[in-house]
Amino acid sequence: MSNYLIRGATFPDGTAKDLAVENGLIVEKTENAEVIDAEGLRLLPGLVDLHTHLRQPGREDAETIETGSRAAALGGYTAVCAMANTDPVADAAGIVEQVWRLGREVGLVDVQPIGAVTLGLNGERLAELGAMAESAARVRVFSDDGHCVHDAAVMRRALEYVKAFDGVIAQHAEDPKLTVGAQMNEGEQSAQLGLAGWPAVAEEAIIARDALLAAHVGSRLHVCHVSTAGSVEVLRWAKGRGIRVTAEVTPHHLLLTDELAATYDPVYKVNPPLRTAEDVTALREALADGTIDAVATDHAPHAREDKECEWAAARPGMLGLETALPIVIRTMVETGLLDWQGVADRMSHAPARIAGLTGLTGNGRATSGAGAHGRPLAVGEPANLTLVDPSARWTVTPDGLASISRNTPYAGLELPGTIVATFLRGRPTVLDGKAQA
Ligand SMILES: NC(=O)N[C@@H](CC(=O)O)C(=O)O
Repeated sequence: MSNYLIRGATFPDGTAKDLAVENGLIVEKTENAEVIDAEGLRLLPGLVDLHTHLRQPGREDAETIETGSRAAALGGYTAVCAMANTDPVADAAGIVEQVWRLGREVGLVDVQPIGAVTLGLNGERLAELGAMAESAARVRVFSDDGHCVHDAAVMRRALEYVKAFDGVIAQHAEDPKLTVGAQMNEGEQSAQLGLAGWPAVAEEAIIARDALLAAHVGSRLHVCHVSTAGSVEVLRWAKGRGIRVTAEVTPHHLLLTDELAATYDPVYKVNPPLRTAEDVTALREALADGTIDAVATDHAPHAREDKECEWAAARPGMLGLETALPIVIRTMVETGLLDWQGVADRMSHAPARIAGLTGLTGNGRATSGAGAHGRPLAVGEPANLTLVDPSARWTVTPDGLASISRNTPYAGLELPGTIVATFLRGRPTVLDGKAQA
């Protein structure tokens, strides 16, 4: 394994200095190293995505663990949490172990499987949570994402169960009775377009209920893809009461609004739907003040036939891995809402902590097995790194992305920030902006 000397990079705190890498670790100094001139570049701890759909097993025509891992590395990620809504559903030890092993074989990012909360995502019977936690994949995050765990008694039992291994339930907050037939955000736009609406209250009511359930059983709740100003208020209230709730926001909910539905282009169809400009403002403020803990991509690749069709027939979801950091730079850094320390926190430290990937248990002891992510950029730590050119600008082209699918909502958009290099345990997975495998 080569040694590297990253020369003159600007660390999250704004200081510019060298960083040496040897045998996968950050070291004091190194000899015979390959030198990377990083003057003017930003160094971040390797990014961690809490919410990635890799589509394998089942929809390898839309994405595979290999193509999704490549997209992740090119986006600056060193770890991604793979959602359970595959086919078959990741609701048993054998399946999460398979996903985990395939991720290791590809070796571009650490693929940390998320286990389903209920068998087959049916919302009724709990999946094998304990067996998945004890498996080689060491699952800590459980989610029926794509579906809400809508039965309060099932949710309560799941929250109670995962306490035994410091797990967390990541809820897709959507009261299904309030979103039957929904096509977009419920509001002025949906009324004008004549499309059935997905009201904000369908999200907010579930977050409030689950926060109360988490408090009642003393467990940990994570809220997926928060999308409304009302949800932010509920989260503020819950956190103010000391409830152990964390939340994520997607890059697309930080930038895009429901006015895009007027194009009837299904590339803008997503769940939860794009909301209003007021919601976007509230989400940005909540990410800045820490009410929302993390940015998560909800990278949701879809095959052409599932997107290039009528709006009503199209599947919800959009690509996100390769554009996430540029969107955060545009919406949060260039607007002065978040500094680079904040970016490191919301895109690496916090998601790693929520997903149990920091290599430390809740009581601070090191765990075995899991790779350590979201750690400080300090001597002795694993060299999981992302090197960014914040001043470079690039234009998104669907064919220029590494994903198999083409459903990016940003085609033709110029974005700030290119990923120059990504290192996974001291090995470059991206160098000079190119994937290394
Ligand atoms: N976020 C999305 O719009 N889509 C997700 C699942 C879902 O939440 O519907 C997908 O798996 O495609």
